[in-house]
Amino acid sequence: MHQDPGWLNWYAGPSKPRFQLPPGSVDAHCHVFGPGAEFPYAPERKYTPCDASKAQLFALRDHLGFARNVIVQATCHGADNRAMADACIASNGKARGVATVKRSVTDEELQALHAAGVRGVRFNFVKRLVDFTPKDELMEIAGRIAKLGWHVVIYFEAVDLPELWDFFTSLPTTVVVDHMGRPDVSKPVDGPEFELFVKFMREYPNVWSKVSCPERLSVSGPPAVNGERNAYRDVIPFARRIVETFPDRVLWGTDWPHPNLKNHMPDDGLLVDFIPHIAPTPELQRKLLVDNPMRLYWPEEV
Ligand SMILES: O=C(O)/C=C(\CC(=O)C(=O)O)C(=O)O
Repeated sequence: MHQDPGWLNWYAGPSKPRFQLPPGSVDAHCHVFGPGAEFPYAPERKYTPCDASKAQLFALRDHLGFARNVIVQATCHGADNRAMADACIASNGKARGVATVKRSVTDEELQALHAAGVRGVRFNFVKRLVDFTPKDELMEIAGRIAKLGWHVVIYFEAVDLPELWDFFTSLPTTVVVDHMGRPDVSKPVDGPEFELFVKFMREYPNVWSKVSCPERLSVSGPPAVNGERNAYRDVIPFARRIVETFPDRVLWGTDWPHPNLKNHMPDDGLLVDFIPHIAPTPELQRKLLVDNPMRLYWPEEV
């Protein structure tokens, strides 16, 4: 199984971050890919990545100074959660997971995922990544996982928020938005598009946001490579606004191994050095990296 032509592999030999992560920090958005020989990619996938194993993820965690991971099911594995669940189990409690399930999932399967460490499901609305799933199916799944105390992670692009608003605001669980709902950062941070996202969080206290993926959102960079510790300046006002306005409902993750990046691959050490630009005080950093993810994924330890 070969990765797609032009696929960018993750950055080899990332630097040590200069920013010292607070003790107990959680990388709350990352993935494992296969390895394909052990955990085959889904037939319905829209991309074939390079393999990115749990051992490689855990080595990155230790290198960067994170204590824990939240491993999010990537669309290349469809609703086959085995690679993600296997990684969670192998982490000895240092990783939780977010799964993708279909309406046909059984209660026994949900229980097994819970035992592995899964605490949420992901609904993906990014059209290049998934085929459409009817909203009544998703709502049925949300109702079932709510009983397990899980939450729903949603991934969508900013232009689609108006159309998805009614569905999102009727979800019965905590709702975690991936990458701030992918704002177009060439538009103003106080323009109507991002204001709608801020309103979404302001009016619905069950909505959280990952302030992750500047490398995906940035238009003008500069990229986090070659020692650049002041990267992705155009994303900073957006992420910082969300962190400062909703300090108790934000999460951060590397997004390693960075699927589907087209023009560069960030040095993950430099990506960690982006954090103090969006969470400038020790208190904001502790909430973003420790308190919030612990409350959501390891509540029994809080
Ligand atoms: O890793 C991410 O969060 C973003 C992705 C990939 C993805 O979501 C997936 O494959 O499930 C993207 O924008 O291509």
